[in-house]
This record gives sequence, structure tokens and C-alpha cells, in this order.
Amino acid sequence: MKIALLGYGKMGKVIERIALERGHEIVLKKDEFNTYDGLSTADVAIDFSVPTAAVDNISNCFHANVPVVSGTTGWLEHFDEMVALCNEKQGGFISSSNFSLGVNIFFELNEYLAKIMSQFDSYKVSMEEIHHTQKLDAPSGTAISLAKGVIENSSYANWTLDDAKQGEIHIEAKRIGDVPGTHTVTYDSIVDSIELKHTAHNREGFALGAVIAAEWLAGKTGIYSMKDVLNLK
Ligand SMILES: NC(=O)C1=CN([C@@H]2O[C@H](COP(=O)(O)OP(=O)(O)OC[C@H]3O[C@@H](n4cnc5c(N)ncnc54)[C@H](OP(=O)(O)O)[C@@H]3O)[C@@H](O)[C@H]2O)C=CC1
Ligand SMILES: O=C(O)C1=N[C@H](C(=O)O)C[C@H](O)C1
Repeated sequence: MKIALLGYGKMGKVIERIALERGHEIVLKKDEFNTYDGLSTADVAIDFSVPTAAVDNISNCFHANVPVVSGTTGWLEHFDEMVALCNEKQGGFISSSNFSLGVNIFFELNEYLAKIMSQFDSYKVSMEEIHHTQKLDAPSGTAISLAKGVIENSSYANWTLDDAKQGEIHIEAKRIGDVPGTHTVTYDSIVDSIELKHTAHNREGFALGAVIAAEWLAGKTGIYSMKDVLNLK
């Protein structure tokens, strides 16, 4: 399979290695300064870039008729525009705040736990995410997805980085050293706490998940999620 890499930083380089190990070919490595030459020859594109580049990268894929897997976080306010463009161009699209198998299992557990905990208002939920100091966005896309998982399964209405008011989920975003990504969901009461935690030991899981998603998406049209790829629906 021919793959275009949109973004060739920490993640792009791990994705390249894993894609080559799985027998794929890289036809474009797009960074901030080069062009999209080669994009239209790709079977699929994988975007792990920066929040300000994601919309251009994804739009160019739809215009070039190349299905795109996007892992870039911090551009969610434009998500609906990209969905509309994908539909208009009959493109293929998977976007996920986290492609690792472990985090996608964690997402399922988070939704299940939220359903149970919604019956017990003595517990208050909060979240913590820890990432490396080079991360541009806060809170992490994964923390936002976890908060949405709680909101859709409880009476919580919103998340905030500030002190939480009634009905809000507090997210604490910490930036420490080279941490690849740690997320904790805590339900706290006066008598005890319940914690659900995922710790990434490196970037391999994110990258492998993105390559598996790309293999799954190539040749398809439509808008999908990691639930489709991993058969979690
Ligand atoms: N969904 C998931 O599973 C995961 C998502 N992420 C997300 O992926 C993104 C990338 O992470 P990471 O690799 O660590 O970040 P890096 O900062 O290491 O890499 C970002 C890359 O994007 C490039 N870039 C900048 N502008 C453009 C542009 N206009 N077009 C294409 N590329 C551009 C940069 O190029 P240059 O070097 O020239 O500046 C750089 O190579 C982040 O948003 C992060 O949150 C990260 C891990 C997992
Ligand atoms: O920037 C990162 O590194 C990561 N970003 C993603 C996010 O914002 O959730 C996923 C992962 O935690 C690593």
C-alpha cells in the first residue's frame, strides 16, 4: 500500500518505521515547508501534524480523492466542516484522538463506568492527563474524548480546565519531561475513590493503531471511527 505521511515529526517517524515493517511504501513525507507532490498517488494518507495544519492536510486529501486517517489533535472546532467536505467529495475519513488499542479499550471501560456511576451522586468525576512539554494543545484530545464519554452517559454537561462547577468535569493538564501520554479518570467520594488509568510507555501503540486504521480504510469511502476498525460497536 502507498502511504502519504502528512506530518513527519515524532509520530510521523514511528509510523514510517512500522508502515515499512508491514510492507508499505511511503510516497510523501509532508512537513511544514514542502508541497503535496505525490499525494494523489497514495492509497491512503496519515495525518499527524499540528493543529493549524490539520484542516489543510485533510482537505487536500479529499480533493485528491485519497482516504485519510487523522490523529492530529487540537482542531476539533473544524471537525464538522471536514465531515461535510468528506461527504461532498465522497471521501474516506477516520479521525481519532487516540489510535492505540489500549486507549480504545479504556474508552469503552470509561463509558461503561460512567453509566454505572451516573446512579451514584456521592461520587464526583475528574480527569488528569500528563504529556511531554512539546505538546501544543491542552487538554489532550484523549482527555476530551474521555470527557465526552462521561457526558454522553451521565448528567455531566461540560468539561473545564478551571475549577469545576456543578455538572462540569474538571480536567487537569500537566506537561512533564518526555511523558508519551498518561490519562486517569477518578471518581471521588468522601469514603473512597475509583481510578481508571492508561499509561502509554512509548508511541508504538499510537503509531501501530494508525497504520492498522489506514490498512482498514484504504479503498473505502465514508466516515468511520476506531470502533469500526476494532469491531467495538
Ligand atoms: N491520535 C493519536 O493516537 C495521537 C495523536 N497525536 C497528535 O499528533 C500530532 C503530532 O504529534 P507529534 O508527532 O508528537 O508532533 P511533532 O511536533 O513531533 O510533529 C508535528 C509535525 O507536523 C509538521 N507540520 C507542521 N506544519 C505542517 C504542515 N503545514 N503540514 C504538514 N506537516 C506539518 C511538523 O513539521 P516541521 O518539523 O517542519 O515543523 C512536524 O514534523 C499532535 O497533534 C498530537 O497531539 C500524537 C500521538 C498519538
Ligand atoms: O501529543 C501527544 O503526544 C499525544 N496526543 C494525543 C492526545 O492529545 O490525546 C494522544 C496521545 O495521548 C499523545
